[in-house]
Amino acid sequence: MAVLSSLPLGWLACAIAVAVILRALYRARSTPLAQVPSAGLLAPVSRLAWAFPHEYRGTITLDLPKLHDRLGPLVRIGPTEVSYYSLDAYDVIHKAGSKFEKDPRVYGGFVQDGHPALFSITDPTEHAQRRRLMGQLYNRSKVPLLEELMLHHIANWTRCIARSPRAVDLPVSCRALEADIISDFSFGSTIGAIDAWAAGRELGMVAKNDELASWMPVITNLPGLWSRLEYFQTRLAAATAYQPALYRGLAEFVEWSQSAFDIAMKAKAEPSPSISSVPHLFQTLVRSGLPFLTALGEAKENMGPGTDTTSATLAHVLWALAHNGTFQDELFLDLQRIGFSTDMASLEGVPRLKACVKEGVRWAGAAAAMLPRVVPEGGVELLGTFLPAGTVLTSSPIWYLRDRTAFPNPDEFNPYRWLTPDARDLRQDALRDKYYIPFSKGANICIGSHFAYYELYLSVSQAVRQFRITVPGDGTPSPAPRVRPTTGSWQPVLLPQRKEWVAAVVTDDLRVTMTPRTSKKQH
Ligand code: HEM
Repeated sequence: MAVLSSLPLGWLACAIAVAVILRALYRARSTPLAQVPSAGLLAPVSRLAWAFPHEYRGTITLDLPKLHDRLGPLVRIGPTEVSYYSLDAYDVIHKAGSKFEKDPRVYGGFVQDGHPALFSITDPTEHAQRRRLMGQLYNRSKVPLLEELMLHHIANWTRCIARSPRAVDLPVSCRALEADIISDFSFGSTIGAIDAWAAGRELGMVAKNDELASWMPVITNLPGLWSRLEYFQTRLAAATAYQPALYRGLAEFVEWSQSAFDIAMKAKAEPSPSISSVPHLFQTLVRSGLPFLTALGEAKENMGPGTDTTSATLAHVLWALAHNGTFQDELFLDLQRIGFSTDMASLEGVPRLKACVKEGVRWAGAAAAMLPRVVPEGGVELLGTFLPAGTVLTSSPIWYLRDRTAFPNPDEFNPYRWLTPDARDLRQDALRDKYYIPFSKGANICIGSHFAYYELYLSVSQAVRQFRITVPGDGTPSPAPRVRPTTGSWQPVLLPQRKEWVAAVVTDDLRVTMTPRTSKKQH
């Protein structure tokens, strides 16, 4: 002790720092994971050194595929974390009944008010029970009942577009549409995002979603720092009435969901009521015996995965169509042939529409998250490497959607991947279908997939029915498509620039002109 106290403070700090580094280096090398190639020199030492900065910048899922190309199917990205790119490994980890549980460090960051919902529940038994309960609304046989609800909001959206003289900013307008559909479905009360967007503003609670997504790495990696920031901003708001936009957006959402909750609780007349006769998610879960606050958490948590994914996909599909007027007109005629039906089975039966939607889901790769799973007791032998219990394994489903063998020129939107050359039928392709896993697999496969497909069939078909969509200005699209047409008249369109957090966020300008078709053409 006497020796320690005689050392200058600076030396003591250095000695502690060296000891910490040596210990981290020793731990990094004395584990079976040492044989897995590292993403960077410091990746095995701390996840803050490699994974966190990439996550924070929204590039981790963009950078890792390049590293996998170079280093193989397993890449170490943290002291106990390994990224994998292998469909065989994905099948093992995500198969039904898998013992690889969700990583609570990451999924815990999504829990609303201490009430884990389907997405954030990590215990498999509790998850299976909740999933059964929710199936009554999301199953394929139930989703067609949402036709009235979805059409109501799509009609409001197309009406607002038709009235507006401005070019349509696709990501923003599509997000407004999806936010209204999902809020109505979740709470039985509409968030009012389309009306706000039509009035020239974006609701903070919707707009700030991307910003919150970019903060998720901080929330999950540095929860202490995040709660201090929250505490600081609460004090700041109390002292100065100033609230940063992000917190204002989040507070608006909490306030709105609380009022939707109150309305549901008291069963009073609603200010902007659901037009649907189908019970909404919150009500259904409460009627099925779920406590009010748990049901509220479920409805709130549904807003994220439900809104961002489908809205980004819709924006991408309309952007690709905007560069392909002839294809749009052909699709219009297909839809006219089925009397512009809004029935789910009829829409699924239109090959051009189905191809556009499936290609849009693939191309947009909207759910970019890495879906971390924990290696169970006893460890596991994966791709010839032993991985000890507790190792976190991550892989993003969107990587498989860009596999160059299954999807040649993966960055191009090309509906003919799914169509016969005459576009009269869908084309069979086993390899393509094997790699098409946008909704993941197994017990946690997206429960909203049928919901998303129906919403996309309806919104794309209604948009094409009512508008001719073009790129504004001199018609030069940005980014410029390749000159080489693929099949028929189709002009390939390149994937817009993006960042990838939990969801993909487009950074290019996707503005289009949506000109109402003449009534003569429609009938
Ligand atoms: C194109 C649209 C969509 C894509 C690409 C997508 C993708 C995904 C993926 C990959 C997962 C797995 C997450 C994991 O394992 O952690 C997932 C889960 C989930 N999604 Fe979606 N999703 C979409 C639309 C929707 C919609 C519209 C809803 C709600 C209406 C929704 C609600 C959920 C929920 C609640 C889960 C958690 C499921 C569970 O853990 O059992 N998603 N989604």
